[in-house]
Amino acid sequence: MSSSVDAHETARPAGDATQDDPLLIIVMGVSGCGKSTLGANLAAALSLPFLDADDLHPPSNVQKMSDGIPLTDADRAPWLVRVRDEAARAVETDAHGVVIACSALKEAYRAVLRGERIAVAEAPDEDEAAILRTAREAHPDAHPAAGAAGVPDEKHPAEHALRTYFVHPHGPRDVLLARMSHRKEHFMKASMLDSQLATLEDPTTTGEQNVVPVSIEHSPEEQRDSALEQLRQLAAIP
Ligand SMILES: Nc1ncnc2c1ncn2[C@@H]1O[C@H](COP(=O)(O)OP(=O)(O)OP(=O)(O)O)[C@@H](O)[C@H]1O
Ligand SMILES: O=C(O)[C@H](O)[C@@H](O)[C@H](O)[C@H](O)CO
Repeated sequence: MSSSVDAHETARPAGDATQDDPLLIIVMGVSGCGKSTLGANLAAALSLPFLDADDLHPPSNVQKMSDGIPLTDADRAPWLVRVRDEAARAVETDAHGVVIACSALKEAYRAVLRGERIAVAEAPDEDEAAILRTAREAHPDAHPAAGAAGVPDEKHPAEHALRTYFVHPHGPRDVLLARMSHRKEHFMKASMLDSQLATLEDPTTTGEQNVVPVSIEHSPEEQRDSALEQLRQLAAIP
């Protein structure tokens, strides 16, 4: 998706954050791409706490996915707000930052996770407007400048500015399918992979900044080292 929202918003590389603000590294991507593995490895390498956004889904979302039903924007919107809130909470106890594994499949979802300010009126379609409205309703006081009907004209899921980066393990469908098929206990069955891939908006094609792609065909150690090197090049880490 290329939208009118990102034109001016992505000029600000990491939301409202400055170099002094805590770091938020989100390892994103479709089910089975290795988010949890890489996220935990990055957190260990950077001595940061690690959270898995799968643990923050409401039971109804997990039930849906277990039943083989893909989540909708409406299912994901409150969850995304919660993930951003938990990131803000985590940096209250560790001021350096936090690493989170979170699918973050669409550009609009990543905007919520970045805490970007996007006017609902600027959302390119009704689905995105609904996501932004949900985020705003969760934080009605974050931006008191009121828009129509008393709803603040900007959303900000959390008070904290976080330097937000997206690390994206990506690669061929057959590799993803093989990895998902090997996991017998996981609630997400391999049959869900195609809907995940259909929903994914690759952040390297949307004009988004602070995106770190890594190959799912590399070992966990190679992925970690590649991500750290790219984060260094982006001045995210020393
Ligand atoms: N670089 C890698 N090389 C080989 N196998 C890997 C690699 N990274 C992860 N795996 C394996 O692939 C499977 C999926 O990994 P992981 O659980 O980290 O993915 P995920 O994106 O967090 O999945 P989900 O979101 O569906 O829970 C696991 O069995 C894991 O051990
Ligand atoms: O946005 C989504 O559809 C979900 O977050 C999924 O991606 C799964 O929770 C996760 O990948 C576990 O398999």
